[in-house]
Amino acid sequence: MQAIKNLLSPLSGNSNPIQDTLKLVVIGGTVETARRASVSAWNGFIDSFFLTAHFSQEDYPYDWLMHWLSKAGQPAWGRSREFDITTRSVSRHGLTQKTSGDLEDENDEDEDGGEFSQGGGRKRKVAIVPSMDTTHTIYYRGHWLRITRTKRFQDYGSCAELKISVVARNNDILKRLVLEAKREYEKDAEHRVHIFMADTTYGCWRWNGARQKRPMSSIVLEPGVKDMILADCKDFLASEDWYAERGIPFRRGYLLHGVPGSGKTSLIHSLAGELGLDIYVVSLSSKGMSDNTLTTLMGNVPSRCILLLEDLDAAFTRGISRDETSTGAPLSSSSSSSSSSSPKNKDDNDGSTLSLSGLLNSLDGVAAAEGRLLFATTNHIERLDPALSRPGRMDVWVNFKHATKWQAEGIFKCFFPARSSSAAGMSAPQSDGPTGPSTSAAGAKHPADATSSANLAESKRKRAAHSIPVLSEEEISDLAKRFADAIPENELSVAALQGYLLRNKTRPRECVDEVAAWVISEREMREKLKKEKEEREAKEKKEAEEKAKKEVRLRLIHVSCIAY
Ligand SMILES: Nc1ncnc2c1ncn2[C@@H]1O[C@H](COP(=O)(O)OP(=O)(O)OP(=O)(O)O)[C@@H](O)[C@H]1O
Repeated sequence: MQAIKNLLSPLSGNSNPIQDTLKLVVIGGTVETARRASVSAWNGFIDSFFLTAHFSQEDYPYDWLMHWLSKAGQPAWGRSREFDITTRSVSRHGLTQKTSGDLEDENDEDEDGGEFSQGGGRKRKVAIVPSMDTTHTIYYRGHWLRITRTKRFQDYGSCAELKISVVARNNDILKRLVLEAKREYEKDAEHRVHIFMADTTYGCWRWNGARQKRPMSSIVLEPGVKDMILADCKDFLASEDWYAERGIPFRRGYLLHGVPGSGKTSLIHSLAGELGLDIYVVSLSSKGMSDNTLTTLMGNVPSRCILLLEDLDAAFTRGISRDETSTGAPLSSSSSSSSSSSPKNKDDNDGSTLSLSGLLNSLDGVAAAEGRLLFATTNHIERLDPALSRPGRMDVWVNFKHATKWQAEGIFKCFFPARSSSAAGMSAPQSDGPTGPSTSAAGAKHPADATSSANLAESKRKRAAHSIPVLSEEEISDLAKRFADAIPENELSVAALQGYLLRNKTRPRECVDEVAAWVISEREMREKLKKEKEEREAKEKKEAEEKAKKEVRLRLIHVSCIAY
């Protein structure tokens, strides 16, 4: 009691200064502690009225809500004192929205010579999202929501988390919010194909990007091929009961084999868009791939999706898998060049422990997802072990060859649409390349994006559009025929034709006039490359032989030394 009395006694001028300082420290500390305790008690009291939901970045609802916040929550950001502005995707599905704040940059298309769109403008959409570790309050359907985005640290890196609190009697309002965000998200995701890649380190799938859907019409294959595959996929997806009644595993496999650059991958992406499925890509030759990892990955593939096994021959070759001493382990990707025709060496193994039986088990085993469409691509079907490609695993085989005259004509028409279909046609040509006309498709798809104030972008857009001559249907047909006549049957890849057309995308007439000369130059270049490759291989063989002879000589010397 005396101590408190001393403490509270006024600091007089004749008291000890050390004592006074100590008194001040103790009083200050007590007041601050009391303040903190009351604040935390008050927060606890307030929090007891709040319902709180947590959303981890690892799960879909986080994406839905971030997408919804970047879009629907926009008016609230107008009042917020702290937020993040980003041009990056706000979700794993790459859906960055144009916000109501009209934050869209169209005037920098020439700065880095990047993408070119029909309109000449490159759109950079901007989103406003909650900044980290700050609590934002937004109004939603008669309730105030408190939103906090934080970062959580885990064993394998950091992971963002969204916390949403609301004062309500039950969690109906949160359910409603999540459902609305999901609906919005799915509506905006409609035009995209999402790609997930296998992460062999953690045995999980990582979102790798969302691509604009590629129309089936932009894939030029021999008549009937596309329709056959599409009809088969649709029929399969609609036959779950049929499979169940007969006890057949509800899976279907497609083996797309043939020359490089013939449209195998493009067709799969296009099919995914048409069927509304995501693509899960596994490269069996990836470093660290093992039987267990693959089984885990297969077990985590959703029921309706496309599972893509790329370059199947790079992982298993007949020569290796049939070898008694082989584990069937995949070979290093460096040795999997499609141009290489020599059988692969087990020494090239990159440390993966995947076996052929492991792969077969993961494709057929109980953990393997039902309802998935398995697509496998290879440039060397002859190298596959028959066990991999047998019916039940690969039910439909499609051979992709070099371009026929029919395909040459078709791809020309895709690039140069005729006058009557010019509006829609500008979006027809598609390319996976960054400078391809696919960006022009995007430009043509959103004419309404151009505002009246964006005169600069508009004039550039018109100039770019005008530089592509729009010809009559008859002239295009005639040019396409002449183009096809100059293309040798089954010699050049469709990708090569696409490359030539891309270089001439504004010169349809000159493109046809010069195509014969281009074919000759292509042949010469291929001859040169072939010769260089042969010389390189011969040199490598000679060096290897000399090295082997040297080793034998050294060994002989060693043996004779021991004998002496
Ligand atoms: N049949 C085709 N129709 C339309 N475009 C094609 C066709 N074949 C190839 N292309 C174009 O060529 C490029 C390469 O095609 P893609 O990657 O689909 O070939 P691929 O057969 O999968 O090649 P690889 O075996 O080397 O992986 C793409 O930009 C695609 O637009």
